[in-house]
Formats: sequence, C-alpha cells, structure tokens
Amino acid sequence: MGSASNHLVTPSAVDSSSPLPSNLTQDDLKKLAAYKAVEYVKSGMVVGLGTGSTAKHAVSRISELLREGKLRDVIGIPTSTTTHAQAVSLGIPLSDLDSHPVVDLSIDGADEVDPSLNLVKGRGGSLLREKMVEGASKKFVVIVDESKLVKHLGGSGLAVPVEVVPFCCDFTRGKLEELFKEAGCTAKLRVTSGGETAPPAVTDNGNYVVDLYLERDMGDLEAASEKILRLPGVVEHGMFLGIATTLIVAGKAGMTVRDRFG
Ligand SMILES: O=C[C@H](O)[C@H](O)[C@H](O)COP(=O)(O)O
Repeated sequence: MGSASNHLVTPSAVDSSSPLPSNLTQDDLKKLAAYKAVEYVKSGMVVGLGTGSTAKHAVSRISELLREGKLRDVIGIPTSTTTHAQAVSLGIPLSDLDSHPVVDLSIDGADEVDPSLNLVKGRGGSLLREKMVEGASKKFVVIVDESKLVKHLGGSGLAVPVEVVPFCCDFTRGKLEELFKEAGCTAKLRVTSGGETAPPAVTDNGNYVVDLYLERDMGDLEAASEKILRLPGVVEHGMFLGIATTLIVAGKAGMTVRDRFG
C-alpha cells in the first residue's frame, strides 16, 4: 500500500456522466455504488466484506450473484459481527485472516473521503477489523454517496473515531484531546444511545471508542496517525491512510470511479 501523502486522484473511468434520476434516495445511491463495486468480484476470489449501510448492499449483491451461479467459489472475510451475521444468513461461505492472510479484494463504505482517497471510518464502531482486513487486501474499493466527500479528514465536523482499551479510558480520552488541541479538538467517549450518562459503546473487540471532533485540519495525517498510535491506551484509529485503491461515488450528477496512483 502507498503512503497517504498527496496522491493524485484522477477519474480512470466515468461510468455515468449523465445525471441519475432526481428521485433517488441516499440509500439508492449507496446501492448503486455497491452494485458497481461488486463488478470487481470474480469467481474464486477471497473478498473482504465491509460493514455499514452501504457495504450491506454489496454483501447482498454478492450473495445474489452466487445464488444465480454468476459467481462461484467466493470466500468472504467479514469485518464485523454484524456483517458476519448478514453473510451467514445469505449463505456466503466465510473464512478469516488466519486462514486467508491475503485478501484479493475488499469492498466497504466510509464516513469521509478526502481528495487523496484517505478515509475516516468507524462511526459504526467497526474500524479495527475493517483496517485489518482491508489493509491485507490487494485491492480495496470504497463505496460512498457524494455526501461523504470532504476537503480534509475531520472536515465534516463529525467524529474521527479512535478505538481504545476500557482501562482508564478517560485518561486516554484526555491525552487524545490534548494531542489535537491546536486543531480545536473535543474528544468524547462514545456511549450507547440514551444520553451522556448511558454506558460506553463496546466494539466487537470488547473495546471503547473515543470520538475526536475537530474544528480545524489536523495537518500531516501520517504524523497525526503516529501520534495517536503511540498512546499506550489506543488500539487503532479510524483514519485509513493510503489503503483505498479505488473510489466509487454515486451522486445525483452520476457515478464516478477513481483509482489512486501510487
Ligand atoms: O464502523 C463503520 C464503518 O467504518 C462503515 O464503513 C462506515 O461507518 C460507513 O458506514 P455507512 O456506509 O453506513 O455510512
């Protein structure tokens, strides 16, 4: 995988420069992007199955093509317990990285995508398994509707998630906030629904999540990543730098496919 530093992103193929019907919902756009990504799946491949409201369409589509006999011998590597359950219910044969350490292709959504195809992921809590599977993939196709495109990571004003161990999580939260003080960071421990006094949200790995809210650009992303990972209480963060190889965006103006050079 290449580094995150300013790779040029250029359209390698524009599938539909013509506008899509104006009555399409955001979910329709997610589905269009997901179906396009599944065209990259070939028989015999080991495929990383992403997590979230966009990736779930790709998982359904793969199972449909398997049932119709248009795909054969595909093995899925799920990136969360939720996706595992969906794939099992749809009869997709599954494995894991222990048995299949090299993944041919992964398909997943993202919370934010910057112009260099760096991502924020994990607002649904699945970042660690996603990063393990997608980082082990020869090709990683990201599927989003146009609302996910940002000028810089954190630019949506929504969370940049960090998975932390439960032990003294408020200490780690404070350290994370301090790291990005200059970017106007507020770090919050993610709680289950039910208000601020609700119990912490727990990931598939038994950890907690600290969400970073940034008022300004973090600057050098590789440096930011290093700083976060150096904190002992941190397990992983949701910035996926230089991992995505292809981006499929579905928007009202049409659908575009972009490859990352590098
Ligand atoms: O933890 C969640 C994952 O990183 C998702 O891939 C990400 O949040 C995008 O999800 P959605 O497609 O539902 O917007």
